[in-house]
Amino acid sequence: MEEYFSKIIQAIGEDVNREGLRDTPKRAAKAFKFLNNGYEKTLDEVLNGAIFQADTEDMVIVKDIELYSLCEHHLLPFIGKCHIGYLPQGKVLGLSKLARIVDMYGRRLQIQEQLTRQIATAVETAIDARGVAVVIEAKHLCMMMRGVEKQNSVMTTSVMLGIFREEISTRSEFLNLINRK
Ligand SMILES: Nc1nc2c(ncn2[C@@H]2O[C@H](COP(=O)(O)OP(=O)(O)OP(=O)(O)O)[C@@H](O)[C@H]2O)c(=O)[nH]1
Ligand SMILES: [Zn+2]
Repeated sequence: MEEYFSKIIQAIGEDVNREGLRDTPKRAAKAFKFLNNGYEKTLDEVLNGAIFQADTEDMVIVKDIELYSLCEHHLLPFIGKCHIGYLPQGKVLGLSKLARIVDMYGRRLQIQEQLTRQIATAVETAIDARGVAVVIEAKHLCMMMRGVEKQNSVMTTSVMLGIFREEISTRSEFLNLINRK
């Protein structure tokens, strides 16, 4: 990957041998690998067994989980927040694991719609939840730094599974609690 970054830097007309750029291909490769390290993980590894029996069927919400991903069209970042809610039936997830699921799928080449669905499906599968709701609000640098150059548009995607899809009142409770109507 280092070699390829070196070629890209040359292709934009830069001198890869100048002092400031000498280690850049190596650094860029390391950074790019980190930003895509979600491919090296599986759901089981990420959850690490942190699934707990709990005698509850009430809604669990974790909101404002920071999200960083790369759009698969331009390899530019999209950045935002992810809100997750679920209705358990006897099993709950370790709190940090929701954020780890977001990172695992976020650190891959993505479109926001697919990322939202993958997170929802992972939570549903992990704890056999009665329902899962995921909302992502993000700004896409490919729309800000280039292309249409719109600085203030936010893309919102949502995936509602199970009871969140079937019952308007459950969906509304979730949307109210994350402050979106
Ligand atoms: N639906 C969706 N579209 C995305 C996402 N990230 C980037 N895009 C869009 O992917 C599209 C790619 O369009 P193309 O016309 O093939 O590429 P382009 O010429 O670079 O497009 P512009 O961005 O309009 O300049 C653009 O409309 C992007 O805004 C995403 O997460 N979801
Ligand atoms: Zn893009």
